[in-house]
Amino acid sequence: MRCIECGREYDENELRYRCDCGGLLEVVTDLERAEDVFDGKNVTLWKYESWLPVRKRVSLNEGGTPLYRLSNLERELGVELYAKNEGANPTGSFKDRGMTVGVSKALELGMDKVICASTGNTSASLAAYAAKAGIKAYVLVPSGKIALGKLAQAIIYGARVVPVKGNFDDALRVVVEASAKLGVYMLNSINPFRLEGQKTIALEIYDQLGFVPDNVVLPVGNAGNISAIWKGFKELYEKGITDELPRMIGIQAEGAAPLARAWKAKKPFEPVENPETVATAIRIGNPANWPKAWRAVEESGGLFESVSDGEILRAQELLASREGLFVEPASAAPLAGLMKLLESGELDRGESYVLVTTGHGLKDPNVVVNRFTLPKPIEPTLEAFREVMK
Ligand SMILES: Cc1ncc(COP(=O)(O)O)c(C=O)c1O
Ligand SMILES: N[C@@H](CCOP(=O)(O)O)C(=O)O
Repeated sequence: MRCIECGREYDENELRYRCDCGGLLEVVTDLERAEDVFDGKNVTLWKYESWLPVRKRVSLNEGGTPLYRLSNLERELGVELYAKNEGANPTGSFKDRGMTVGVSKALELGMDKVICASTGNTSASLAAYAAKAGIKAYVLVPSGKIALGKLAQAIIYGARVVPVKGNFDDALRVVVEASAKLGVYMLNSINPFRLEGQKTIALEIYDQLGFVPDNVVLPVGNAGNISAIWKGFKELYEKGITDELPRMIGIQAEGAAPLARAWKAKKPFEPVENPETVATAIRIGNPANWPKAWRAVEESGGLFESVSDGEILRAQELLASREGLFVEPASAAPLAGLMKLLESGELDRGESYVLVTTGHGLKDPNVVVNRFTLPKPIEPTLEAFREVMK
């Protein structure tokens, strides 16, 4: 592991999440060992085992998610458009990529208890992989602010669900302290091994497309995923497999947009005190990985943008009604952001875009059913239905 701030290196089996200087750590990949397996066939996360830093394998068959061409929206927007549908993972979000590697690492380190703070998906995923590994999971969630489907997942997979009076950022503070003092292995995205699993999104996009897209657009919450995907593309480049890199475009919700705010105002990063958005997955005011995310965007020549809750919900409806793709609100933020940036001219219509749709729509059914009212029931007759069809 290497510190992204001071460059100090640590052994991969040392139990630590940050450098002594306080900087975030990243795993240094042995690119000598990494194999060129990019033939577009049999895509699954563990196809890229030689790019990953673990030997054990706790797996639920994650990865290999579909890369859809969004042909209907493409016509409307005038761009080449794809969605990498991470909702197709075993627990319905990209977190499974991180957890298959992270929980495998926990076993390699001999840990029998794992912990995370979560807005929902991380807890669902950790709970499932801990169940598979036969170890105990503790998940701390902001009380009353987690989508129903995600809560149900964490409960049924057998995690100890601990509601916290406060938001995600408050819960994460407790988790960081607990991991330092109580002998539990932390599997939030500050853990660099978790991000190694998530970098496979980049490897799969390249494997499935056969080229590097001009832009990758994704939602940003705790800011781990954008950093991980960028690391994946950089490794492909450094290994000499690709000679292109994409621009990384990070989209936040207006009420929880510390990165987009600082980026646009060209000011230093400052946390948002009371984050609020309908996209509960990214209701995060103090993203732990912000320095990594900032670098990813800066190095790639990308940008951060924010979108309103209204824009997110409209984009969610568009993905479902035009493309048959039902995603949770956070996962619709990239389409909302892309539309906004094409409209303002900050992004070009002549380029290719991959939206990372990070979580399945069924995780948060209330957001949909609360927005739409069903018509009154009809009599069970053909006549009554004929009236409906008029
Ligand atoms: C569905 C979904 N999308 C996006 C994000 C944001 O990812 P990250 O925290 O890695 O920025 C999360 C969680 O944070 C999520 O659960
Ligand atoms: N949306 C996340 C927030 C936690 O992010 P992480 O990547 O640090 O685990 C969640 O699903 O809890």
